[in-house]
Amino acid sequence: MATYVVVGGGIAGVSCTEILSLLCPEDSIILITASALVKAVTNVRKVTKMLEIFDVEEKPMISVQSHCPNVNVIHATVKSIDATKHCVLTSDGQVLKFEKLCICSGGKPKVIAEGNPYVLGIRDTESAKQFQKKLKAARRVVVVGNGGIATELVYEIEGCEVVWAIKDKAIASTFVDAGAAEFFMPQLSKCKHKSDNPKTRLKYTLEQNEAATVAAADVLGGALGPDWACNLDMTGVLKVSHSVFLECEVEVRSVYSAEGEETVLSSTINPNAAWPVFVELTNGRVYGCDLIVSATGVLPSTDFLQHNSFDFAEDGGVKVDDMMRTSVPDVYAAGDVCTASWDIAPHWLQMRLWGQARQMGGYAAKCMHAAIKQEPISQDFCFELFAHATRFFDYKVILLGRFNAQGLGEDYELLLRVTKGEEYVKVVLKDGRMQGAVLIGETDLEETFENLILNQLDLTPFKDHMLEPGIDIEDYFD
Ligand SMILES: Cc1cc2nc3c(=O)[nH]c(=O)nc-3n(C[C@H](O)[C@H](O)[C@H](O)COP(=O)(O)OP(=O)(O)OC[C@H]3O[C@@H](n4cnc5c(N)ncnc54)[C@H](O)[C@@H]3O)c2cc1C
Ligand SMILES: NC(=O)C1=CN([C@@H]2O[C@H](COP(=O)(O)OP(=O)(O)OC[C@H]3O[C@@H](n4cnc5c(N)ncnc54)[C@H](OP(=O)(O)O)[C@@H]3O)[C@@H](O)[C@H]2O)C=CC1
Repeated sequence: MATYVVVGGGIAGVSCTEILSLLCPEDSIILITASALVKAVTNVRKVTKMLEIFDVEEKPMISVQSHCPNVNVIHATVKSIDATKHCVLTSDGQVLKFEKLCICSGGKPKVIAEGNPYVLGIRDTESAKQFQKKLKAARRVVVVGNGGIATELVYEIEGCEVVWAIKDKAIASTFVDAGAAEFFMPQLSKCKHKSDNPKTRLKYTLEQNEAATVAAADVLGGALGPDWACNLDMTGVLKVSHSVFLECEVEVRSVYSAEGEETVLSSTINPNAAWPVFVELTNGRVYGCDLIVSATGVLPSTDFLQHNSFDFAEDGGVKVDDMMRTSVPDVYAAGDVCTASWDIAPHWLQMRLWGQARQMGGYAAKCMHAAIKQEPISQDFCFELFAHATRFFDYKVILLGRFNAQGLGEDYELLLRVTKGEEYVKVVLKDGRMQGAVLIGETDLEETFENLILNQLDLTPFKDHMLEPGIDIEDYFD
């Protein structure tokens, strides 16, 4: 019997395994993963107390074993678990017993018109490669969704017309407000030059290591992460640089293959071009295209958890408490598969992101270890404040706390500072105290704002001048 079994070789599972190995070098740990490559975080740089940026690499399974000698990595798919008997059943017939189990099986894309061969979701290296291959021959792509993947794709795709269909009035709504969306808009029509964005190569690509990258047929590999889009050449067949047509406040009504009346764009494409597939939007417009990308969110991967008594949240995730425990004794969960179901701190919220998967995986390890040792443990400080750093439209983007006034109702105040093309700073205040912030561009404000959210200083006397150009905010609050 292993003391600990971890399911999933994404960032949550690998972080959990590595921390367990550090905490209990004498115990046996098994990591079971459906993909032969596991995710590793390298080159970690601390931006603030709560915010780190890092590179993500795919490494062979053996790399975990080489620096964690008490870990045995098994390349298999978990078919089911029997929580009462404390065992996991794999696709190749192994039955593995555990004292504590951590489920880190991630998620899969929630795809519209699933099963249609022209509709693609992007999750792992394999699906990104499939997309890249199809794009190479494409003249027009319809991108559906308004979150992280869509926002990155529409900026990166070149040599192909893009119709971007969003439910909202403004772009990138999962991450930013309408004001920030307005700030980004000029980038949508910007003609990019190749030298703006030199493509660097991923550590592992399908060409290099095809067999290893592909997970078992019915299970996806680890999710792609920061810089996935700028590491991938996304070029279609046309001689256009960047051509995005935005359709706001629409959803997809139907996807069909028979030839239909199509909406003509002011396009470089022959209007009589034959399209393999058509998308009808709820505003009545019909677009012919070569490919549809459904960038419409994540569904937690929980199929193998059925026939146990797990509590699931509305979004399909396994519910976990403040110690990352599921409702089933001795079974924990972390990363995209789980839904935080504790009484969350006022300035934290769950989003299915790398940083959170890594933090949850590491913290679940500490919780399992503390439970076995019967030691008390208090919740990790990282769950006090939401902090995310990313890049959209080639701008640095930092989101802190309740950055979009989530959960504050109407009872908040906004401070704004915008310099077109350069920076966008938004502060959310409630009762004079900072609740969240959006920082776009090289603002250098993240550390000060993080402190102001954490210490809840009353900013009423300063708020009228705080964002004035020329005021050194750091000095102000020293
Ligand atoms: C295209 C894309 C771009 C992204 N970009 C960013 C970004 O820029 N910044 C950011 O913060 N986040 C980004 N994310 C989100 C981030 O990648 C995820 O939140 C994070 O990787 C989730 O990690 P995880 O370990 O929970 O799950 P996953 O990475 O999905 O890993 C799950 C693992 O479990 C394995 N598995 C699943 N089922 C089984 C089973 N039954 N048996 C055995 N193994 C199983 C899988 O093979 C995989 O190895 C992006 C996501 C995508 C899809
Ligand atoms: N830079 C970053 O930080 C990145 C992060 N990611 C992460 O990867 C994961 C996957 O990304 P992604 O797929 O973009 O998911 P997101 O959750 O970011 O966004 C999904 C988007 O699709 C919309 N949507 C959902 N259902 C439909 C539908 N039927 N029709 C039209 N629109 C729909 C959602 O709207 P609504 O919310 O109204 O339902 C939302 O705008 C997410 O966890 C994301 O956070 C991905 C890429 C980059």
